[in-house]
Amino acid sequence: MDGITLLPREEVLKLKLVVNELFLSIQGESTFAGYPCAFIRLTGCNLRCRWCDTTYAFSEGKLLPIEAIINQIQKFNIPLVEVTGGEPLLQKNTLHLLRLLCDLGYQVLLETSGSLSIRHVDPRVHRIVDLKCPSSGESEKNLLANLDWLGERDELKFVIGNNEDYQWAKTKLNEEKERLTKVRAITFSPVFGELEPRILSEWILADRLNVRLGLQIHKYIWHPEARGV
Ligand SMILES: C[S@@+](CC[C@H](N)C(=O)[O-])C[C@H]1O[C@@H](n2cnc3c(N)ncnc32)[C@H](O)[C@@H]1O
Ligand SMILES: Nc1nc2[nH]cc(C(=O)O)c2c(=O)[nH]1
Ligand code: SF4
Ligand SMILES: [Mg+2]
Repeated sequence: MDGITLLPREEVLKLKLVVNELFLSIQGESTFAGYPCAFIRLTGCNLRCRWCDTTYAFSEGKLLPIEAIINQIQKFNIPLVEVTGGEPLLQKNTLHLLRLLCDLGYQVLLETSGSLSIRHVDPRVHRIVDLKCPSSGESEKNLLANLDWLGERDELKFVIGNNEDYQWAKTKLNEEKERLTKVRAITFSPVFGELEPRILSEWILADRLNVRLGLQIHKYIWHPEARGV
């Protein structure tokens, strides 16, 4: 992904993005879990993770000007915003949206698959980057160069479906430990409904692994398949 040309705000507001949903919820993931958060879910994804819980965002969406997105986010009237998807970095205008949200004073989170470069994402954004484990079927698409760009505001997430994924993730952490010294958190999150949180917790404890167990808490608050939460 090339860097963006810095455009004046009035031009950025006219740029368009295909948006799947805009909603207010309790942040369910990352070290920001538990806080009220506004969500911008963008449409389209370049991956097809076997266990994806958001397949509806692969194609459903509406082309909106960034101005309309910002107007709705402002109506939610809270300081935390997350841009997610689908894969948000698939749309080139997302970089402009992220920069404008930061300029407007929001605390901005980005959920991204790790298959596209985070290099040109505004450094004020907290980047929450997946490394896809083998059971996703997409671990070949991991762009390991992204690990060079992870800093203290960023988080790395492994979604664990089985013990093979767990061992793979442990090996990756060991192989890449030099590049992960600064990251804010490393999260191991169980594939919802496939791997019991208790089992993953016991693996982590047995290995005294210095990682954060992540649960998608919104799926315990509302129905796990509910949209817009
Ligand atoms: C829906 S994805 C959208 C952002 C981006 N495409 C990505 O994969 O990071 C948001 C997060 O939900 C996680 N996720 C998706 N389906 C899941 C599931 N069934 N169980 C646990 N986490 C899941 C993804 O791994 C990712 O960390
Ligand atoms: N409440 C809530 N928190 C989330 N954190 C990351 C999400 C995502 O789908 O990227 C998500 C989501 O879908 N809902
Ligand atoms: S990259 Fe994210 S949105 Fe795309 S299939 Fe995987 S989990 Fe779903
Ligand atoms: Mg989700």
